[in-house]
Amino acid sequence: MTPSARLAAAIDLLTEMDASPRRPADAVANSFFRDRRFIGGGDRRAISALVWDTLRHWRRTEWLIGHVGGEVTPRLRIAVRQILTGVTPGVVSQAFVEGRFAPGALTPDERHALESLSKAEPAEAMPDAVRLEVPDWLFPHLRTKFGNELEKELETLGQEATLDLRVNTLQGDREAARKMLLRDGLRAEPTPLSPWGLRLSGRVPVTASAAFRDGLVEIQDEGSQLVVAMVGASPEMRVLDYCAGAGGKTLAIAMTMQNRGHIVACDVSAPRLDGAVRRFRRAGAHNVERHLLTAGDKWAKRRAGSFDRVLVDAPCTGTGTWRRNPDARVRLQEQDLAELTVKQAQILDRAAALVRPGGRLVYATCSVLDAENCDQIDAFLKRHEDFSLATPETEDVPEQFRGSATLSLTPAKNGTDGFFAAILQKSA
Ligand SMILES: C[S@@+](CC[C@H](N)C(=O)[O-])C[C@H]1O[C@@H](n2cnc3c(N)ncnc32)[C@H](O)[C@@H]1O
Repeated sequence: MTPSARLAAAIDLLTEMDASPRRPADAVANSFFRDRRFIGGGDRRAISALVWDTLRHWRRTEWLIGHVGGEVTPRLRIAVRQILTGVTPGVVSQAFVEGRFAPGALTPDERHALESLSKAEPAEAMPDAVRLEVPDWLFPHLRTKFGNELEKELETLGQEATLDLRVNTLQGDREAARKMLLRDGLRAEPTPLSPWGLRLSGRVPVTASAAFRDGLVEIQDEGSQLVVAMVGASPEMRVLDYCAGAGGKTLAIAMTMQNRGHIVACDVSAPRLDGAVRRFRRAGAHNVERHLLTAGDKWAKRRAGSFDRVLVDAPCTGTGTWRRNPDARVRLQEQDLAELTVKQAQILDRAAALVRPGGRLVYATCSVLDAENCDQIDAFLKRHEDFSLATPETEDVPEQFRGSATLSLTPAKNGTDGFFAAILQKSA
């Protein structure tokens, strides 16, 4: 594709995203490229890079366009991003040409907006929430959470994430996985915190590698791996992954259990649980049973007090994953947080009933917000006097985290996604 054709496709994709504002950007992009199979891998990556760069600068671009009196459109968002990375208006307009696979020429208004932005520093100061790309309502929560680290944390949350893999020790060790990836031209280094992690440099097609196909590696952020370490599941246990989704953490739990004992992977979403089957098979995990939670289900009553470990990887705002999902910042509304905190408390209460006396409940989110993390745990402990905080029991948890019952990771501090986990022990 020519640069103009890539630009036109990026504008089309952004337009589709604009038309489905509640749908995650990667889901829109997947359907977009599925409908246009003629677009090859290199072009797809270039188009996605243009779009994701625009998503990462969403509020700033919008504010700047408004500042020079322009109309905010996908075309102008993309053009403005180019100006802000130092491309001159003349060069930008050369890519905006007429033609079947081209975006069409810039209008006089668009040209004017680009000229104004290329010349002047905005006189009026950009509000902090806009500059740091967070919704206005959320900004005070984040300021309270991060204090003096606010700028650093939000800037890091705005950058591209690393690509982390978890080595599936059911199939081989970390060195074997590293060598196998290298045979496919993928250079990976051990992650600093997780005992099973490998970190790849840059965006690389890891799913096409033999190590991935054979189930020796899984894509999983290092923070997510550490949550599994906090669960501390061992071979003889009965373990429940209460919000298992497509089984990312279930697979890692099966690995720490050396494929022995028994794991039940639950979720309220049948498509997500179905999606886990192929992954269990590829990883060679044989000790997992799936259970779809439905209203009025008697299953929970029958299994009350029977699990050694229960993981609640709760539905949450996902604020810790903004490096991967920059569009989520724009979609997140105050009402979502209010609804999620109610749901998290309900799920915790239901899951608590399934823990055996002396067993452990591990609560986790990929959020950085206190309302979903420590506040949720404080409230739980007030409702459940038979539970108390407990420290990790396994050496899979890195030494610096072993003395605490809670784990709180952020991209700036730890180089992982933002994650929270708390270990709650039921009295014997
Ligand atoms: C953060 S995701 C889980 C991700 C998964 N554990 C992983 O590592 O890939 C949260 C999951 O909670 C599920 N969920 C939502 N409401 C639930 C409920 N009331 N009970 C159990 N699971 C629920 C969602 O369907 C979603 O799959």
